[in-house]
Amino acid sequence: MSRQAAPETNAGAGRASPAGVDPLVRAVVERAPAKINLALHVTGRRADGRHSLESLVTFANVVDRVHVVAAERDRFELCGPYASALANDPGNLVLAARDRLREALRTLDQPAPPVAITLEKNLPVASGIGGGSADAAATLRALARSWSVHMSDAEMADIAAGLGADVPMCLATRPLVATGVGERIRILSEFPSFDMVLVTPDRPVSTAEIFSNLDRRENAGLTLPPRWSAFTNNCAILAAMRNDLEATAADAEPAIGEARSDLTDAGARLARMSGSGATCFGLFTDAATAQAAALSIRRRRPGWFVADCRSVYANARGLP
Ligand SMILES: C[C@](O)(CO)[C@H](O)COP(=O)(O)OP(=O)(O)OC[C@H]1O[C@@H](n2ccc(N)nc2=O)[C@H](O)[C@@H]1O
Ligand SMILES: Nc1ncnc2c1ncn2[C@@H]1O[C@H](COP(=O)(O)OP(=O)(O)OP(=O)(O)O)[C@@H](O)[C@H]1O
Repeated sequence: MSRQAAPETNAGAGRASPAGVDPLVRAVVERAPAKINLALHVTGRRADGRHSLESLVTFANVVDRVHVVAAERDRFELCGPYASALANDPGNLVLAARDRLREALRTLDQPAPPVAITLEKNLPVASGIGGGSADAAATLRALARSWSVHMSDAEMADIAAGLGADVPMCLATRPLVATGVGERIRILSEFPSFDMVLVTPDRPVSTAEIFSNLDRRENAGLTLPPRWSAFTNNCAILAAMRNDLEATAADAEPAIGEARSDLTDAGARLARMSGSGATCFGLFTDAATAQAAALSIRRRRPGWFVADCRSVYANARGLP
């Protein structure tokens, strides 16, 4: 399944292009950054069985990429280290996003011609860093550019919400607080960026199973500080928050506890699970320390996904 990752811009001279794709047409490329739940409080369970959450979320510069180029007919390809973990079928959130956007454009009488989409899958699947939701959001952004879509942010956010609770936050790709089942977002205009390491044991975790096995569903919500300050203070503030899914997930998958201990042993000032796991993140004082920690954990855990990275800044669109 895996092949050489597609380039950032176009196929260009000397590079084979897929059948039906004009090699002189530039590909649109959008990044799909990993979502990190710095804190995730479960505050209740709704009548429909889903859980209400309050989550402090940021994004990291570890990304999938969605490449879109005009084509004679719709095509979809997967490449990258985790491509083989996904089926090339209509269940892929990239195709769901394409189809929903196209449907919305049809009702607005706007064109949505055939496209060749390549998903470069660098993020582990079903691992608590929202790769599928990020891919769906990146597909919406890429197609909006490729098709020159005229749509308000609110209309686009509606389409995102229809694809999954985490897709609107991934469309924003900025530090935020998510409530509801994750679909209601409040962007944080002031929020620190962190040097981080992500560690994902090589075992996927079932989100549904973790939620259904929770012992406690009604927990206190987030208490956010009036302002964020220096790294040590910020870690202390975050340490008072929780991931209410972590104990249940670590019971089901002991490797989660090992990942978290690996991070703490390697010098993380704060380590915690993201989403429903199994990815754990660690916050480090600086990039060099994070890089050294990633190196030592990678040596110890062959087969696990280990990435040193930096989270996005609140005051900048896009990625650092
Ligand atoms: C927990 C988070 O990681 C927080 O960012 C995400 O909301 C999970 O999102 P996801 O992996 O896309 O999971 P979904 O496909 O939405 O949900 C899978 C299953 O988990 C349970 N689920 C999920 C989210 C939620 N707020 N309450 C739930 O009870 C439901 O049984 C649902 O059927
Ligand atoms: N493009 C995609 N990338 C990843 N998963 C996808 C994609 N399309 C569909 N899926 C399906 O979505 C499910 C969740 O995958 P994803 O990687 O988003 O989970 P996650 O990281 O645990 O998300 P979350 O943090 O929101 O719980 C998987 O079972 C996978 O089969």
